[in-house]
Amino acid sequence: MAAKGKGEGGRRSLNFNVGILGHIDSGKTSLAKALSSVASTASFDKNPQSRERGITLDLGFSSFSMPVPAHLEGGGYEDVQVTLVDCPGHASLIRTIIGGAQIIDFVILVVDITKGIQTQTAECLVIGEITCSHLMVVLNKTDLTEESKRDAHISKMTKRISKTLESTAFSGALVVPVAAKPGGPDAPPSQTAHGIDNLVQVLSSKVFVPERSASGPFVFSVDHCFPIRGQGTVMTGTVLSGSVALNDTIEIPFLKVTKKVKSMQMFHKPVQTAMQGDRVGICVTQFDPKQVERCLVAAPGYLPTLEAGIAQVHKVSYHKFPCTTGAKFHVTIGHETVMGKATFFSGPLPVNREFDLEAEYPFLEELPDSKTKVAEAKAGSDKEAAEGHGHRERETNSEPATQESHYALLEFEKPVTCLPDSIAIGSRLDTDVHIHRSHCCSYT
Ligand SMILES: Nc1nc2c(ncn2[C@@H]2O[C@H](COP(=O)(O)OP(=O)(O)OP(=O)(O)O)[C@@H](O)[C@H]2O)c(=O)[nH]1
Repeated sequence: MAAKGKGEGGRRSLNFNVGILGHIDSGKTSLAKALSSVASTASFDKNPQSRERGITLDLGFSSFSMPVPAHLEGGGYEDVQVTLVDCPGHASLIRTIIGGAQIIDFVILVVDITKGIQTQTAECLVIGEITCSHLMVVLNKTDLTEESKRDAHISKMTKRISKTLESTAFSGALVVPVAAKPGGPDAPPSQTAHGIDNLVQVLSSKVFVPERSASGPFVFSVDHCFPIRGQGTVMTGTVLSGSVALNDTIEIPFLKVTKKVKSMQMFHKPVQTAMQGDRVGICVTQFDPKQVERCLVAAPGYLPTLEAGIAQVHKVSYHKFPCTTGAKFHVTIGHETVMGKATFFSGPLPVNREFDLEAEYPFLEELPDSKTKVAEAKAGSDKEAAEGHGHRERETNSEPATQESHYALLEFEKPVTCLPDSIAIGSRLDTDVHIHRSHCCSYT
């Protein structure tokens, strides 16, 4: 079923989530600003901690709408509502990127033309490969190149980036030049961005109808929570699966609290329902917003809290360290990162992803290198996976199901509430000093 939200005056909008990734200072926030007309509550580095550190610490959300492109005409859509997710660029904030990336239909990878591909650009490519099938590169800060040689410079850098992309799942991706904030921070507000109209046109030609469904249990990823005087507490976030309507009862599993949905808004407009892929603010009453930062909210009783889980794993090609059984990793699932001990083993892909508890699976001292680039795998307890609880079907870059796959039994240091079948990344965040190396190690 197509993704249809209610737009202005009851019109149906096609919601399309675009993640903006890239190295620190490449111009992600400036690009989001240049692209957006309507800013939502969480947008543009409003977080005071983020302003202090001068980097985007939190996911910023903003949006703009554009006409339905020719290739989607006749699909019953009045407009396309593009939600921009401005993802942070700092490597140790991989958790936040994953939290945002799980809801992203399309990735814009921002590259500073004066710097080219940088460490975190490469990391963002890895994360893009794990979480999304569609990507384009935006070559930013073109104003910093000498005008007489600009075209040649853009063409040279485009070739270089395209060459890098050849060895990834994004071979052939478009590279679009812009100057999101010509003149940089000191430029007068009257200075407008360059190349944005062209970028919107290119993006428009790439928009597709994401596979989404209102069926299945409701799961909502909360990124901000704040009080509104006289109304209650608002949780803003993105619907990961199912749908929600006014007066529905929802649960905040880690607090074991249930609440009724009092009202809802999408980009400042009241709505009665929201479904998978929608960004929405949900208002509940008698709930202290300080209790919640990032979390998952769901239909009562749906989300499991796991002390251990089995995950199909692949070693990310950039990772140089061995992944040995018994090693501890920072395991990032949704918005949470917990320490987990891995025990690796191999075996055929289980039928319906249900492990045969009577069967013996070969133990692995060390996880072998993945023969493929980056591919998708699923996590969750085997039981939940076997029950096939529906969640968003994503287009992936996954390798075809092989006879022999690798798995990890992950024992968590503290219980994690997570979506069955969610993507996880195992990393060694303590290797920050080796920032030139990718932190990604294996993911499930
Ligand atoms: N000259 C020039 N400067 C730019 C352009 N785009 C962004 N900048 C400047 O580059 C710096 C970083 O821009 P941001 O938009 O904050 O970059 P970011 O990638 O969101 O940064 P983080 O959130 O820290 O990862 C700022 O000083 C911007 O003013 C551009 O097109 N031209």
